[in-house]
Amino acid sequence: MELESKIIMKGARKQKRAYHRLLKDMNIKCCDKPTQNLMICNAGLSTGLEQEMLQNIVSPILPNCELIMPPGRTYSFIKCNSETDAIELYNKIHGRVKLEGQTTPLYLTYTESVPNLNTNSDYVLPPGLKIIEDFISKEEEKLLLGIVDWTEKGPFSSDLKYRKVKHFGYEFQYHSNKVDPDVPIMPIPEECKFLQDLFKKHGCGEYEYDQLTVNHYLPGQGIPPHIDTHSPFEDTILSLSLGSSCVMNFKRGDKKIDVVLPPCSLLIMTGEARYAWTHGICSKNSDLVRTTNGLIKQTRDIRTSFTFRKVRRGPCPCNFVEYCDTKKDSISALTDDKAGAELEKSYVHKVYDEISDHFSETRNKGWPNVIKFLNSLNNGALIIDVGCGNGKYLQTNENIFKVGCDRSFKLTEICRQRNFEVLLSDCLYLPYKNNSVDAGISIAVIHHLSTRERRKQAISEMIRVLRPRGKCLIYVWAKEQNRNSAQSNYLKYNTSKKNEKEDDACTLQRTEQNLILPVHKNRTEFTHSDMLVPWKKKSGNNFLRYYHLFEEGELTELCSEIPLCCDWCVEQRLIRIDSSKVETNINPTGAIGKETINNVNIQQNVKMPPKCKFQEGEKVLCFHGPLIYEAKCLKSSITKEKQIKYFIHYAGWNKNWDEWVPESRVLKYNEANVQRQREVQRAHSNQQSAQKTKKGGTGSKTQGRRSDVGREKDTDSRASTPIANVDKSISRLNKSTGSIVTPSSSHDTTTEGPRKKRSRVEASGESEEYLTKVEVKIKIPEELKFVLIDESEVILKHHKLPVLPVKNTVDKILDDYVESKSVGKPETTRESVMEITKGIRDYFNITLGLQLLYKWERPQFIQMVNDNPDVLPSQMYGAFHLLRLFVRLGGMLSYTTLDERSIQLLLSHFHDFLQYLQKNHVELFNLQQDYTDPPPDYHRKYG
Ligand SMILES: O=C(O)CCC(=O)C(=O)O
Ligand SMILES: [Fe+2]
Repeated sequence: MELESKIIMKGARKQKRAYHRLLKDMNIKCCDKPTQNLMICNAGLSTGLEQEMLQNIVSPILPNCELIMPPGRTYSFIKCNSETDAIELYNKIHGRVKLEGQTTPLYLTYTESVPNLNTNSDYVLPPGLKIIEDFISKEEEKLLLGIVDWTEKGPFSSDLKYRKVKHFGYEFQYHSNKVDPDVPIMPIPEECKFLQDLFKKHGCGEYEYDQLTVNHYLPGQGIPPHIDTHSPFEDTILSLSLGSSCVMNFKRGDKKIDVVLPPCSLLIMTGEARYAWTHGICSKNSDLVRTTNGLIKQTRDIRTSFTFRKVRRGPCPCNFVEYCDTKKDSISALTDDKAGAELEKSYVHKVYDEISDHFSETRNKGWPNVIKFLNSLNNGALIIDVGCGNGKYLQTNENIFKVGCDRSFKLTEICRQRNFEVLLSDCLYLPYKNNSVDAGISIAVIHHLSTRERRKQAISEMIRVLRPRGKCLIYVWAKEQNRNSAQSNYLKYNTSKKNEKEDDACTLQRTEQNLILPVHKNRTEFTHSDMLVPWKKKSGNNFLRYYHLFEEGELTELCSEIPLCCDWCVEQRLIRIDSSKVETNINPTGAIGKETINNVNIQQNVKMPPKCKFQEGEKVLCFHGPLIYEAKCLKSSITKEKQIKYFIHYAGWNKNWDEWVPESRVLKYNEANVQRQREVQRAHSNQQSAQKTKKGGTGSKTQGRRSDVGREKDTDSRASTPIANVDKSISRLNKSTGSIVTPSSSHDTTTEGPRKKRSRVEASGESEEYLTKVEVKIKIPEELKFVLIDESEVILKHHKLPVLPVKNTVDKILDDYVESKSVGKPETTRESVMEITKGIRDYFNITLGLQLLYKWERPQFIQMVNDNPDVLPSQMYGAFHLLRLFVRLGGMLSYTTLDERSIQLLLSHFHDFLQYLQKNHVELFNLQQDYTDPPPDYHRKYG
């Protein structure tokens, strides 16, 4: 009795809720009195109930009921043959039967009717999907089935894991999911000609289909869920089913629809169904199919499908940006500086000139953190505001000198009217001398630069003009507007009604540069990293501004790639990024700042969410051994440890050479990198010929072995001996050439290859000095080069880590050196040696985390910094790491403004110190003592 009343109470609540839902969804009324129709209020396809499960519950009570399970719904229906049957089911199931693993029982209610889920009804099919049953006759089916002989493997046919395929017209390439539109293959067979006429008759697209893929499925085989890539094929895709029928599963988001494909039927996918729904066939032996006699289990037989597509020869015009490869490609292809500059000209510079008055009216109040920063500067400090807009920050803190610059002439005019000191200038080329300002701010500016290189250059420019110990503050817009489950004000101030249904697809705009970019809807989440953001003028005119929305950690990563402390005595120029200061700031007009740059958190680099820089099918350049080769990225994958790797095919090489490589070995295929490829090749050839001369052309063994790595334009199938793995190749090469191994010269780091010298023409009078400066070379003693080579092997090959703190720390080595130099010498000698060692120590402490570590060592370093925040690297690391500094130091000194004499003086000290290391190398460089195996989970986490 107690159970009875519980069922009644709970059931009544469920029934009431179901009543409203059903009426709203399907215009079906629930009934208090028994009918022959039952609704299961709390179980349906979208709650995980499967037809087979329901069948197993209902059949033992009444074998002949029809089950109706509307796709994507949380409820389902049972149609009984009579009211009496329905009452029986109701009494046995309602509130009593539980599904496996569920705590709540099923609740039922009687309904006036059940939904009509006829497969051809618009309700059940995804929008844009149509099925024409009996599209061809049985004779025609037979004729088509005879076209492909699956017993032999003809051209352009392959055995895939779960089916066989054959292509006509154009080959569908499964590694890229595209076709090459310039390479036609054998045409669609003549026997299919009648189909083209039939397609026309049925209005299946206006085009003559020119690509055919025939899929051959054995029972139990299928095709994984996919959307046919947008870029290679036009809108309408047709699939003719022959042989066995099967169920094809369609899915978009949480909407799932199963569609029966009977033999001889034609499936037509257009619009949303083609562009936004995945389709696939489960690999199973049977399907549950609803017929007029209820649900039946249909065993699968061999099924063959003819999929007809039309190769696209232009951009995809669809509105389903999130599924469209052409939209994604569009901006990611923008690595070219010139194209980037053009885009900014139209969608940043021009726009700000147009909207300057209205923009200025809305920009009055500064962001509190920027004001705090400005107020924290010393009296008399000189500060630049890069991208100063209407100069709202130029009025803060009258005790400092402020100079603004902006790329918009109109905005600089506004500043001038307000009596601010401004220059019309591009943030990529600041019109200020090196080391000339005490502080800089750049608020909401750098996100208007459209390529990574340009964004990086803008930051480099800020650093260049900053004096030693100068500070700067940079804010950019963040893509992510929800942090720690809290919405930013930017989203909160959305005035549109909460329940208003957002359009699924966002609008796209083709820019004047022929790029397709998504247009952002103000006060909503940013859906893409590169977007056009509307500005509506009071007059009603709409303008679009280009924005790059920064992902979490992106700004930090960018900064970490900039040689921030290039000058010997300017160590404090290092920008620090403090994670605790990462914040989303919003000013009253809705602009968003993301990361405050004023303090290093190298951890952020490590924690960056992985994002593939390279697309599948993309032409790239890739390091193999010491050289860079043209290659193609076939696949990408993210390891458990969140490392991205790519499966690379080297152009012109046999595919046996295809290999997985880490992202650090892959470069964008662009002019700059092709140039770099040539430079690397040239340097390598020079090195080799120098080596040859040195060795007197004796044709040493190593030389012979090396020749295979040096073949840049190798077009053979690379049958000769390769260098089997990169680590080996580095050490082998370097051993034989005597060049030095450090993290930066190996493939292990993200800063691949030689760093390019600054080529910008200085705006100040220093340009000539820069241009005439020669490269500073620090000579590493021969013995010590081998020390580094051996060390690299221990780390890269044997995956050892330094034992921290090492026995002879950098501090100790430097102190001992001072002592050794001072015995019996006047105090002044001691002082000058101490000054040098202090410089080395400081420089070591700053550069270690940024430039001197192998990737493998970085997590250990971060851990060390976290565990011992007050401990300096020079108190932990030893001679090996110190030696790595000297390998990098020469290159860094080349960028200083120190005069020739000072450099010579420094060099003489360095060389003396290196001689000291060499003399004591047996004691100082002890691999066995200073390296050990990492803790077991280190491999799992970072390997
Ligand atoms: O077998 C089918 O009907 C569909 C085949 C398909 O989706 C494809 O090849 O892309
Ligand atoms: Fe498909």
